[in-house]
Amino acid sequence: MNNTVHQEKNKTWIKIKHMKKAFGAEVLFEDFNLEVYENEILVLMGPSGAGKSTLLNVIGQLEPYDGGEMLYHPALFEGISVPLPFVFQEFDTLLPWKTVEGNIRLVAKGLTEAALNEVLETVALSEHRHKKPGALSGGMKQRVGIARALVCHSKILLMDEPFGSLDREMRLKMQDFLLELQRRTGLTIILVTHDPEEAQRLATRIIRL
Ligand SMILES: Nc1ncnc2c1ncn2[C@@H]1O[C@H](COP(=O)(O)OP(=O)(O)OP(=O)(O)O)[C@@H](O)[C@H]1O
Repeated sequence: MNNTVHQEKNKTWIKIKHMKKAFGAEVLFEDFNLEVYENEILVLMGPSGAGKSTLLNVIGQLEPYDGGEMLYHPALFEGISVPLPFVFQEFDTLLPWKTVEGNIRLVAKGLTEAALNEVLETVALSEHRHKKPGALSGGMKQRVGIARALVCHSKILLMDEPFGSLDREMRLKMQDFLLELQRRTGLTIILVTHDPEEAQRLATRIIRL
């Protein structure tokens, strides 16, 4: 019932049907089905080794799968340079010799000054725009990562234990930031966490693996 309502309002960005994924003899997914909707925070939970990161990597096309199919809504790729960007726990994909601004510009050639200012404002990094990654906190680095996803006009953000290495205060701040960002942008977020409290605070839907 809920599902029907959801689908009428929002697009289905991804449909995973009868997916199989194995590493050698270790079968992680057999006949796995999942739909990912526009405008939701989908949280993946489950014990260590259940396959949460693997599922995220399959969705983000970092990992192949072995059977079934995965269908992407065509609009997911329209006018977009990076359709399925990742934010990891240790966000170390920033170039250390470039500033916050430089790291954001890297992924969006021709970004206007106005668009840059807007995204810096959105991720609360306006004051830190000239700092290099070495001078940023973990939460700030992750916000640069999120800014990069936003300037690429990505509709989905994939987050693997993004706040796991942050202290509790910063973690709560980043959760609030993410909730507010999601409400404002309608971005779909797929997030892996071990933390039930985090799942409860953030999730539109929780999938247990
Ligand atoms: N590249 C790989 N080659 C072989 N086995 C792998 C590979 N990646 C993951 N696995 C195995 O697949 C299983 C699931 O791993 P995955 O990292 O997806 O689990 P997880 O639920 O994210 O675990 P955790 O909560 O500990 O991060 C594990 O048994 C792991 O050893």
